[in-house]
Amino acid sequence: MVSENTTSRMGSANYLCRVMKYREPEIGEKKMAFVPHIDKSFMSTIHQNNVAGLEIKAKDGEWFGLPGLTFSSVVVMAGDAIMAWTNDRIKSPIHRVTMEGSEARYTLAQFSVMEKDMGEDHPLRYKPFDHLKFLDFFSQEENRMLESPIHTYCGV
Ligand SMILES: O=C(O)CCC(=O)C(=O)O
Ligand SMILES: [Fe+2]
Repeated sequence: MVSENTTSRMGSANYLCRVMKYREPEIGEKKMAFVPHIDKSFMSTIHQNNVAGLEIKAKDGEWFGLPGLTFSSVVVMAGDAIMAWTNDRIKSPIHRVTMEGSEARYTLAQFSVMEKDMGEDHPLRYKPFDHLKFLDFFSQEENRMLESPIHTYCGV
């Protein structure tokens, strides 16, 4: 169910779009095309050609791929802001891109960013924060390697 609070905030979302080409690996190479990371968005949607590569780290530490994705598939992934906003009920997963095979991978990723702060009245694990300011924080060199930037930035 979408609450009134959620609907009223939808109008304050902004979107950043990124188009990526991952070149095909050399013969026999298994290539780390995008290092493990967590998205700093509210949510990310990823649309790809039919070349697999996106992998998610499960709770037990194992990596799993997403088989069977085609041009018409869209992956919807939680980012750090929705994790804070839902008080950890929705987790933002660690993910990466690894490639094998002989074809280039193309992706079109859209990241949503909330403009207003996300304070709520009940006990929170994150202090109210401004998503754009969190992105500024993460863009600073000294914060890029933090294990969990969202916790450092506004964790209680
Ligand atoms: O290209 C992909 O499949 C994933 C891209 C990604 O994780 C990102 O841009 O944050
Ligand atoms: Fe990502």
